[in-house]
Amino acid sequence: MSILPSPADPADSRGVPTALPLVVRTVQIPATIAGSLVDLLPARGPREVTSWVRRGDGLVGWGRAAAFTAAGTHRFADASAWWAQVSEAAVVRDEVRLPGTGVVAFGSFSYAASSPSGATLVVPEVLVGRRGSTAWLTTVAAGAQLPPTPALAVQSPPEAPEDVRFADGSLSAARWEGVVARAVARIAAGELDKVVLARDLAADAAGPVDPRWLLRRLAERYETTWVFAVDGLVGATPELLVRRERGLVTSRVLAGTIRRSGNDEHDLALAASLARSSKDLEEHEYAVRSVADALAPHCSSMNVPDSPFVLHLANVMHLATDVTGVLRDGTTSLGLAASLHPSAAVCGTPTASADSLIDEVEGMDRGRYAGPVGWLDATGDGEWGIALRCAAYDAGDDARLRLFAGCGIVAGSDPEAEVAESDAKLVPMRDALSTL
Ligand SMILES: C=C(O[C@@H]1C=C(C(=O)O)C=C[C@H]1O)C(=O)O
Repeated sequence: MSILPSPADPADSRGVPTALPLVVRTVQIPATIAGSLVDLLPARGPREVTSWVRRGDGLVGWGRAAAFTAAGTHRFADASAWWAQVSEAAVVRDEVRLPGTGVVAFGSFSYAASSPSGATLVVPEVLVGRRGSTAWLTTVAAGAQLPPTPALAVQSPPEAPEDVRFADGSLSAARWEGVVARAVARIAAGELDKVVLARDLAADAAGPVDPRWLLRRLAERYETTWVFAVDGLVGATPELLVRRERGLVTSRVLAGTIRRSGNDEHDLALAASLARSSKDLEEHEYAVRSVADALAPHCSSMNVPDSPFVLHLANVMHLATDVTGVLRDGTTSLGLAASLHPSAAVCGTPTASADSLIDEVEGMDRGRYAGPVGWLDATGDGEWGIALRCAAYDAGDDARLRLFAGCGIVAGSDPEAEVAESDAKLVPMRDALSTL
């Protein structure tokens, strides 16, 4: 566990900010400030840019007024404890008072407790938010006078990545297909019901990749997803692990996928076949149950629809269920995300057997892929997605990224079809990295 304070933020060795609390001011600004919030991001390195944007609403930020890193089994608890202290100590003037105003931290957590990627919470120096017709600007400084309010402007388009080459990641597609076949055999033998297996792809560009290029393209093409960037992890996830807003809890569960054909009429027929597919409905049911079971202890009442709807994205369609509940305790959105992780949408059923099979056969460290990514404010309200359809910048080289995709495997899964499905799930990031 360590803290990465801004230069003006001395911290003691346990990672607890000492003398200087964060000074925070939120003011209202015209909601027409930009077409898309990501257009406001200035040129910064991938770890200095933060985003959580959907259909034009959301939050973007830049700079690091304070940050915290943790690793291991206690990464969620350690990050929650740090945030409780930092947000309580902060001196805040908030003229807007909506979820996401005042002091806000963005976070990203590794899928596995054993991953060296660990977890980071970042409080940006500047944050711009929009919710319908209301927009706001938040500035943050560590213990000093607030800097002058920055001038906001739509930035000129970022440079496209140069000469991007893709290569196999930890396993080739052919070897990964073999891994899926082994998992299907283990399911057939009755060891477990479902496991989610993932693969990675390496992308190398001729120079540093501007994260704003990726964000702009993802926001343009995947408007029903949450387009995120936190600490060098960039993507467009369709899956909301949890939203906590004024006592109401929501989760969008996805599992069960079909590729789109590009022909609208044919896609409608495919959507109908997805909604009837017993293999996909079974896979989906495991995921919904894992979310409902994890939320139940925190909710006084819940609504879990009996059957899923079909969510249409530009590349694939998913079976989707929106689970809602009324929060009955004070658990923060981050606390809820911690109790939901890993859901059967990214791990499997039963969790322990699926987790150990992933460890045994997947052949890679997932890093922060498939872990919670999102934000929370001082009240504990916030939104956490599952980091899917994403790429992670290499720790020391902004021209290298790792792309990830995974698939739920059940008894009826066909390994070759799962490779094709994983390829379809790699499309958003592959396209975002291209210049076409
Ligand atoms: C694991 C991923 O996606 C998950 C798996 C799905 C499936 O197998 O049908 C669908 C949506 C996600 O819950 C991924 O995109 O990497």
